[in-house]
Amino acid sequence: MLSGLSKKEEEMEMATPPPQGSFNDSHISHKNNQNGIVQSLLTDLYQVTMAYAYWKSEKRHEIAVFDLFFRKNPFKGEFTLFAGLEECLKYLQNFRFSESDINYLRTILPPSVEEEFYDYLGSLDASEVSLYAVPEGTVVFPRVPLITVEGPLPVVQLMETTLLNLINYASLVATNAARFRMAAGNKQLLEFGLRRAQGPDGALSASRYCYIGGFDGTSNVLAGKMFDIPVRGTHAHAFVTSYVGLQDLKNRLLTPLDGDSPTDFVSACLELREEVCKTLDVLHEETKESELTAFIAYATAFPKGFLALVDTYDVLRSGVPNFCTVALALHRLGYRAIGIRLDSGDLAYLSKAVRQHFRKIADRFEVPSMANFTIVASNDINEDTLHSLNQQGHEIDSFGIGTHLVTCQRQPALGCVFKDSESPTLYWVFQLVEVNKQARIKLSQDMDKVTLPGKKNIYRLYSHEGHALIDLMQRPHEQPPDNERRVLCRHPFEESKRAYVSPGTVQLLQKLYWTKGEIQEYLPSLKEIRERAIQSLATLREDHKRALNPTPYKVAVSADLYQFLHDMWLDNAPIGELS
Ligand SMILES: Nc1ncnc2c1ncn2[C@@H]1O[C@H](COP(=O)(O)OP(=O)(O)OP(=O)(O)O)[C@@H](O)[C@H]1O
Ligand SMILES: O=P(O)(O)OC[C@H]1O[C@H](OP(=O)(O)OP(=O)(O)O)[C@H](O)[C@@H]1O
Ligand SMILES: O=C(O)c1cccnc1
Ligand SMILES: [Mg+2]
Repeated sequence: MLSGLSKKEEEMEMATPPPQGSFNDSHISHKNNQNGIVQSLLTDLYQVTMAYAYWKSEKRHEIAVFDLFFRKNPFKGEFTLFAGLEECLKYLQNFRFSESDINYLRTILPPSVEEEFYDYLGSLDASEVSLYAVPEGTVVFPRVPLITVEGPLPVVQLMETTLLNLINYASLVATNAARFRMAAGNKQLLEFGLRRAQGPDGALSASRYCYIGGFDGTSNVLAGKMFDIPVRGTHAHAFVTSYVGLQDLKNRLLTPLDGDSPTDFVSACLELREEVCKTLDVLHEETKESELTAFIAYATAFPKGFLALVDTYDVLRSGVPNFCTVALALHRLGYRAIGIRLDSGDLAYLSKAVRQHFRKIADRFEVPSMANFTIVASNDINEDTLHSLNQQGHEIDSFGIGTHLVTCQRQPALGCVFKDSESPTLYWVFQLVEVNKQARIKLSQDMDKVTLPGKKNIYRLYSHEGHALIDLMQRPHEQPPDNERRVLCRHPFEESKRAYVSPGTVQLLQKLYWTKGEIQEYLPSLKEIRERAIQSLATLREDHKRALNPTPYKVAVSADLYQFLHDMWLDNAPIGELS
């Protein structure tokens, strides 16, 4: 009866088969631990209709190359953290249309769709697909292909939406978290977003990718269990307001840390209260006894982890004196309280005033460590608040951040695109690869939206000091850059913008992660990805990372790719006629 259902109801629940097409159906119990809603039908209808049209026009053996990239860094910044790759690989592992998926598609596609197409869909998997990617947790920049997928045109097309979905929010929220991390310096950052996130899946993704971006823990218990993220928490206002007075305390006893016989903890607190209030220049009548009661209740439940939310009534005249009273009583039993949380008011001013109170208590009661109690702050904190608090000066040790972090309120979506950069047929590949190496280009009035045609090798060139200088894209046949010679790097579209770069070191950015139906690379743990993100961000110069008007990082093409791109552009752009 743990579920709260009666025995009969439980039996009925167990006996009821999942509705047809529910995401619980057989093949979707993913073996690789992937979120069950990530599956082949998690796509836009037009991918399926295009797949049919490709199939009808016998393009199913054409080998297409798609690049996944974004055009502009989010949050008015000049960098992005790449995240979500592991989920893309799991998606490829699971890519398959089940019988019930196909039955459902039959109900939504027109009757004219030929039966053989459904047989074809049923035969698909990702075994003919290869996926190249930048490692998860790498700092990345606009226009650089983060993922390149090569495979049969209809199959890769069917993957577009899902891959974008898996990368988009993951990279956005990881970048947001990294920005909060930079603004917070070395203070502890806790993600408190579960209640504010876009649904349960958004919340879990937020916890996971904020950890990659540099948060230290989450309040989300399921995220802790699923992703091995440290879980942390305090208590809520409801806990404080639920107590009316000392009579609520049914258990007044607390066993000292050394295991001695239990003592009357409530009396110990009441004995200390007067002196605490005097030290802090507060009348004990000003402190709320109901709040003291709540703190005692929490401290007796968690004598080694006592942290109190102090802003329910009055931070300085009630919350902090009550906290200090209980902390001192704990101290006498050998325990060390943790600290307090502020959740309203002027967080800079209050944190400083609270620290003063702590110092007075530490002096008066001769417990120096009490000056260093942890001060946690929360309440609608965003990146700008953190910068402003730094400017004002504050005494906060730890920030709990929800809404602005997980909803990415400052910019709720990252405009990733997934463009066909080369789509020779397999047949055509034989011809073109061996003859012309033809590629595809998408033109646009907006120069920035012109795609970079063909397969590309992407290199990051570092200075001799180890700073990332520029990302350089080359055509596959070109000699890779090395530290023996300077290399010409060109802006892809602006002719006059070019520079010679003599790199200290060169890194090939993309690796082959998936081919022949198998993952090809070791997949790091979340902690290792987080570590990579820290290291990758550290290679970026400060001026690229500053909050206000950061310097854009350069993304360039080789002279060869520049020429190729512009020749193709001219070949493909229609010549207008003036009359
Ligand atoms: N010193 C500060 N500098 C800049 N922003 C701050 C500072 N202190 C708090 N803030 C921010 O100012 C906002 C204050 O929120 P609000 O005006 O709702 O006040 P509140 O203290 O939450 O009020 P209430 O008691 O009604 O909940 C929050 O977004 C908070 O993060
Ligand atoms: O402000 P956020 O960055 O979203 O952080 C999470 C918020 O959620 C909690 O309380 P909630 O706001 O639900 O209630 P309360 O503030 O009224 O206690 C917490 O106290 C924070 O205020
Ligand atoms: O543990 C906390 O203090 C917490 C958790 C979630 C939301 N707000 C606060
Ligand atoms: Mg709040």
